[in-house]
Amino acid sequence: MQRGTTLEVQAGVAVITLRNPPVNSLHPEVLSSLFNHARQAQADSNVRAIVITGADGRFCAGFDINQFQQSSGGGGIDNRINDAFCEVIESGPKPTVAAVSTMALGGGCELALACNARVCTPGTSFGLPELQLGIIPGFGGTQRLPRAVGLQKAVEMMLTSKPIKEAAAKKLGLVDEVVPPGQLLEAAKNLALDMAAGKRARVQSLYRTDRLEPLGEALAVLQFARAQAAKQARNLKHPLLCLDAIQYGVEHGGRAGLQKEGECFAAAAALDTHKALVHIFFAQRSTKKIKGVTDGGLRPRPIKRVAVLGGGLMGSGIATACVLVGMEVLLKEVNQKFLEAGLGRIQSNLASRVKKGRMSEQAAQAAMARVKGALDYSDFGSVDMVIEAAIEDVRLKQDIFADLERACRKDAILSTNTSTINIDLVGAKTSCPDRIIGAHFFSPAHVMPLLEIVRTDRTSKQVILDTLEFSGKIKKTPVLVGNCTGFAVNRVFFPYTQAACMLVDMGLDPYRIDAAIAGFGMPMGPFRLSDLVGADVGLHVGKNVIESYPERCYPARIIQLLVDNKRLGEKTGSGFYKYDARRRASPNPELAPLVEQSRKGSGLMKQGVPPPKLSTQDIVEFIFFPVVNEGCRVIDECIVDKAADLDVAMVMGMGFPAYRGGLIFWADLVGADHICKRLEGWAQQFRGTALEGFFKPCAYLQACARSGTKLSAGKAGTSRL
Ligand SMILES: C[C@H](O)CC(=O)SCCNC(=O)CCNC(=O)[C@H](O)C(C)(C)COP(=O)(O)OP(=O)(O)OC[C@H]1O[C@@H](n2cnc3c(N)ncnc32)[C@H](O)[C@@H]1OP(=O)(O)O
Repeated sequence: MQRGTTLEVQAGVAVITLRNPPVNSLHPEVLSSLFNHARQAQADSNVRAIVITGADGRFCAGFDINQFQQSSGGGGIDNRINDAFCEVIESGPKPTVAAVSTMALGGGCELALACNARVCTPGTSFGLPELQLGIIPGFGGTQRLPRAVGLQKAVEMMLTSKPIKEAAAKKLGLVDEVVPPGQLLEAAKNLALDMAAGKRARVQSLYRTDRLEPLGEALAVLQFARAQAAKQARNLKHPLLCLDAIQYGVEHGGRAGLQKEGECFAAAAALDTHKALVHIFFAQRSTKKIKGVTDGGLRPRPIKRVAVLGGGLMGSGIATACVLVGMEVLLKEVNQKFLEAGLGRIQSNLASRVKKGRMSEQAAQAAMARVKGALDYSDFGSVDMVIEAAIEDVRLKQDIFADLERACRKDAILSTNTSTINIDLVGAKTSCPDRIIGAHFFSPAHVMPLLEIVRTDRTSKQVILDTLEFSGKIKKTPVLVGNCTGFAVNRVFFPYTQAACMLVDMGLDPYRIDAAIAGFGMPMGPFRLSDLVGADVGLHVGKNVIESYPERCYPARIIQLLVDNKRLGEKTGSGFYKYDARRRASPNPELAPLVEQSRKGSGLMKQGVPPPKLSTQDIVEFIFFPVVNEGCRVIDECIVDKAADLDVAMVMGMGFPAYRGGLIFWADLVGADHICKRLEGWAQQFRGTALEGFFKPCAYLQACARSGTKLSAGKAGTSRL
């Protein structure tokens, strides 16, 4: 079907329908067709009023985001579009009404705001999420939304990018009427005709002033918002550009504000942040598309009943994620006491959601009723999928999987949540390697949005497809990865803590290192993270990595010393930091002697030689370039299907800043050549020692640096599937 709009005149009302599946996004052709039809309707003497709606039950999800990838400078958006909105939608001779169902987001919401009134159906979302894409609203949203709902709420909606539902929109005056879906068009037409007949006021949002706070109050709101934005997103310029556009309009009027919005939009669109966030938008949606699996005509089988083995922190979190979306869960434990503890954890996960207002008490009870406890395998014949989350002991897991093969149906998926053990080993005592797969959740499993799906060379495509589908059902973003120690996320991130520990051994202050990395945009620095995870857990994971990749590891003595001294981090109240009763961290005076001991053991600080003078940028590069190097190995070995999958995994699994586009996107902005040269420099500095291998650039990175190829290009045609 050709994208565009259609125009139909019915009893004096011109109905213009946006048509561009799946979300009626505003491709330039759709906009041009919209304005042509609006002009035609405005000029038609048979037309008294205009209704704008969207095809297939969806109004519009905004400007076509693909355009941002195809052209530079903000997808070709310029002031002519805003002029057209004013002339033919908002202030033409005939009134316009938006008939909105499901969603009016970004440019879609701005189009609705330009209309003289809005009617919607129950469940519809309204929002201006442009900041999530590193731009600002560009079709008048910075001017019309504050005038429609007041500055305070409008600023909140734009800065958080969070849509609101129709009930809130109605309360705020953003929507005039909420009607059942079958009555949407009729209600919109009647409202439009009433306006044309002068029975209802015709509102032009751009020129309203009644909802705007008085100037002094408005400026105070904006000043507060600026301070908040600078604090919460200190590396980001576009939220401030958005506030600039809003403020200009408040001070100089809506029409002048539109001009300023155009300038601020262009400035935001020129930043790398915008490119990075658009990349993440599409990368996140493409992790579900795996060549050879999702395009081969296979159909995913429904997964309704899941067995979770182990009711510990991970198992209970996984069970919670499943019952939250309506699945039935069989939770198996080894004895009654552990089973009750596991069920209690699920209960408290649900209670915490109720407390936060994220679900009703009734819904929590219904979710809990979907969990059934088990102490043996007698009910396992009824489950579609098993997720094993027992302790990390390979023999135990092998026995469990042998039992599972006997107890489950011949088509059940047998998955393990191991984060360290080779999946082939887990299934070694079974004869069904095609049904065995890794489902690696991140803690807390019911909250963290990523699921690493680990295929072995023998996992069947059907099982991969089913697990991808399962991931979507439980609202996780899947990343399909190959079987290796650490899989993608933990493997790529092992040099992160190790490099940070090396810097401490070289004489740098750990708190300065944490500040540098948090300043880069990570949710916290490596030492604060180590305290959160627990030094004992870190040491255990680290040992696996050191065994698998001994030629490129730096054994972090300081972590071993913390474990030896029972300073495990947050859970013991003391680690790199000390913690008060409210778990607030502050520098730990007990750390200094351990640091001293670690430095002595490492031999990286020479007597009387001061520590190297490293800038904040040097610290960031010293820590992240080895991470990029490992990421390149993961791409080279086809552990991920595509480089963009690694970006998504890093953002969602490790909190790598999305506005930097993920690890490899960021590395490409920095340049493979620069990264390679710096790594070579450090490898040279540590030549002849065990550290040389830690920095040595891998073959893939070297080849990209030499040829000028982007690291994200991957290895074409080498998919393992
Ligand atoms: C000038 C203006 O101010 C600038 C703008 O308007 S910028 C755009 C602002 N709009 C947005 O940010 C909305 C982005 N979209 C979304 O949040 C979600 O896609 C949604 C809530 C609309 C639907 O979510 P959901 O049902 O989970 O489906 P989802 O998989 O995300 O999207 C379905 C498809 O629509 C595509 N899509 C969604 N919004 C799109 C858009 N604005 N442009 C182009 N494609 C879009 C997705 O890429 C996806 O394509 P695929 O099937 O080929 O992967």
